[in-house]
Amino acid sequence: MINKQTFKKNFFYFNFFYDYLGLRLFIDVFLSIILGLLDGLGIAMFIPLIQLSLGIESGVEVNNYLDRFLNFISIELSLKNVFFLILIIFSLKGILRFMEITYRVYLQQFFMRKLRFEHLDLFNTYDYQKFSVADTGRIQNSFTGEINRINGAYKQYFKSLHYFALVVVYVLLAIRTAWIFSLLVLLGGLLMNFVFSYIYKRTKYFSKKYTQESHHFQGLLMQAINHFQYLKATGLNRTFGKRIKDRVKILEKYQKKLGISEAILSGLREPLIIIIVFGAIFTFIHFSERPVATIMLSLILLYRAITFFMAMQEQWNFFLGNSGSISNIIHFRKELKNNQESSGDIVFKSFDDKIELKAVSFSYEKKRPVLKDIDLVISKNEIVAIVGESGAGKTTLMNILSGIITPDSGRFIVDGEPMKNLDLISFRKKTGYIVQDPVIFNDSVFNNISFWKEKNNASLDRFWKAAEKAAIDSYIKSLPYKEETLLGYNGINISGGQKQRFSIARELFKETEILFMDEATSSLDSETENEIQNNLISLKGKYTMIIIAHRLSTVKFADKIIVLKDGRIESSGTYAELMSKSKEFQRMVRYQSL
Ligand SMILES: Nc1ncnc2c1ncn2[C@@H]1O[C@H](COP(=O)(O)OP(=O)(O)OP(=O)(O)O)[C@@H](O)[C@H]1O
Repeated sequence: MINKQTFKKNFFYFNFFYDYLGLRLFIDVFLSIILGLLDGLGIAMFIPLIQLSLGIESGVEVNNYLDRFLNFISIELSLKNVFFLILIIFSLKGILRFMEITYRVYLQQFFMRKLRFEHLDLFNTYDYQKFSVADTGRIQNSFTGEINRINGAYKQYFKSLHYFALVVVYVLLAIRTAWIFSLLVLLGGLLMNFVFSYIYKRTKYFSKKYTQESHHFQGLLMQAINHFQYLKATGLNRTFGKRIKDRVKILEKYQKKLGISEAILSGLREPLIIIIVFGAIFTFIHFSERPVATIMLSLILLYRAITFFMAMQEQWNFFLGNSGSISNIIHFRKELKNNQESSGDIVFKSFDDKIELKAVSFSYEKKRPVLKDIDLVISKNEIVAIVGESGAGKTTLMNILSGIITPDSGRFIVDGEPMKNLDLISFRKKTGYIVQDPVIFNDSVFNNISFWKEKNNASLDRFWKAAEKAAIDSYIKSLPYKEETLLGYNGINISGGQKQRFSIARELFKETEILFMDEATSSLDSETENEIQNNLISLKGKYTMIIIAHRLSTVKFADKIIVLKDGRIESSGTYAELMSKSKEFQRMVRYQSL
């Protein structure tokens, strides 16, 4: 039943597609209408064709129209001419159908590309702070499974629209030939919609549920992959696996319900249609004095209309089965748009002087400040180590310095320019970030370091220089396929120390000027630790390095050490200075818990 809300809802979907396709959408609908008209005309021509071939005088109106039309183009009404006219109409229809399908393929690609690119771009500028509390399962699912479902929804929506256009054309042609009979059938069709609207509602409801469950499922799956090593080693993978399986069962439940709705629709459709058509024929015979023969053409046209109506309903129900994805993606897009990071427009060409924090404070939650009144100066090519107990605010401070979170108050200035005025993309080109568990991509050594740069003499040269600076060159040379050797998923085949060196090499390849590094807390063997220390020492004076330090060996060679305690700078200075003035630092050194 088409009420106001249904209309608004349907218009809502139309709007969604219109946002991406604009007027192109109408071209598609227009082509469908023309196709319907041509098909209807072609079919209508069969009656005069049969009548002419049997030599029967026509009592059907269309024949008169045809007669007039042929007269108009000065062609005689003959079997041969009608036959050729039918041939021309259907050939034209064939050409148009080809154009329509090709155009639709183009539209679909255009739509999907626009949808994917738009969301990827929005995701790239998504605020880190908002991301850190977002549901990653939902993000992942929206980009993969849900986008595919939208692809399905798109096809089904347009097929429904196409069939709808055909239904309208056939119904109008049928009404033109026998209006009472056609209206009777239409009335029956409307009644049929009452039954179907209930099933549509169910389908939409289960579609939404299915989307929600897919988010949960993807979230769990991602965690099972990311924490594979831990889950396996602790045997918790079985319990975790059971949780995933439970989600699969719930997903299956909704899939089954969607399938049943489809089955009910398919099963009911034909018997209902037969009842309607027969009902209309009997009513017509009962109340009209005209012979049944006069409704024959109308019956053929209505039969076509009903066939397309059935196809439309089928596609519409499929569409509704996927419609949850459209609501989800609209919601997802809104969330991404509302949480974009803000960037200035002054291009950061190079780091020349110093980074300053003046009275900077920050809190994740209201009334629980994590950083309080931070004053800090980091000069070019200095090595600054941040130390402090767990939860003191070291990572938060580093995230502020690297520009991925913004202070609530105070000033953050780079080379005399407030950070908020700087263009973040150009700033990040000059900064490198080595996280505690360094990131390794499931690809070759070369691609891991060069980040998929085209391989040529210049990039290879740069690659080996970066590898040398990060002291990973001799290891690469010892690998079976050298720089083309594949590193496993998240570097599963290499040690923690090697991962870190690959990560450093990647940042150095980028021609970074400021290096942020969250030192690995996990114990490295003393040989690797020594090697990493030597690497860092060899970079001293060439790069500005800000390191969250967990090791004495690192802080010893730092130019400045910042001691954080409860979100404040307790003291700062060189190792020797702090040993004489900072109680907190002395305590940390005593317990070696940097
Ligand atoms: N996304 C977040 N939302 C809310 N609170 C957070 C968030 N991230 C960190 N915190 C809180 O902020 C405080 C400082 O955390 P931070 O990670 O900066 O400390 P840290 O010194 O780096 O600790 P660790 O050495 O354990 O990594 C902690 O109390 C932590 O619980």
